[in-house]
Amino acid sequence: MVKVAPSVLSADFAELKKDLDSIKNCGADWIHYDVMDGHFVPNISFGYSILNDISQVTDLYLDVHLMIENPMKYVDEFIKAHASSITAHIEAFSNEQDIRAFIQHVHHHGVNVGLSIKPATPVDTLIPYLDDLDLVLVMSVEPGFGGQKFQEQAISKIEQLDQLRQERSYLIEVDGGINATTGMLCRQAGADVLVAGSYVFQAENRKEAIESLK
Ligand SMILES: O=C(CO)[C@H](O)[C@H](O)COP(=O)(O)O
Ligand SMILES: [Fe+2]
Repeated sequence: MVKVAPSVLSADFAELKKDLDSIKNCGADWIHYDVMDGHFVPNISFGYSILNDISQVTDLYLDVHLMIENPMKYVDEFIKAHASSITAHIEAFSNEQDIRAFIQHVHHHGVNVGLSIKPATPVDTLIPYLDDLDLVLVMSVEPGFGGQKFQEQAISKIEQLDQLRQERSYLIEVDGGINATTGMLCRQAGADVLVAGSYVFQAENRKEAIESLK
């Protein structure tokens, strides 16, 4: 069954513990943690110290999505803050050697590792790394903000990644504009993890919203 990863970007930060308990009780599988630096994306969210605090009060899998320049500079802080997986954008690296170093470093610390692609980045850019990844994150909106409209070209990317993994074992995760309708399209295309921010946190009934994604 598909996993649902509510994005805490859409939570009420003044009531974070309450919101974390609520999504867990409503059936969330993972917590999706969006890190934005105001450079790689035109928005600032939160860093590793809040992740560490969250890790003290939840046992849910902590799925870190780094939307930052120079992921290597901060990756150790997210490892120390108990990330379960760390996903960086392939567009944030300038060469293949740095991407391989990032993957190896995260694995060396026993943490799962992913690469993400923006809407304009083709799946082919990921092919050299697919054997070494635990997770591939397909952005179905331009990274930076919650509450945007799902971009349909994500579906063919998910299908392509599903075909490419015949003998591999990475999970396919999709992020941005997910609701019951777009979530179903992604599931049918082969997605394993659906990130949903506004759809879950703004729902009148979060349990029903999460169930509708599964
Ligand atoms: O990475 C992200 C934005 O860059 C968020 O994870 C994503 O936008 C989730 O929000 P929503 O479900 O409201 O689109
Ligand atoms: Fe995200």
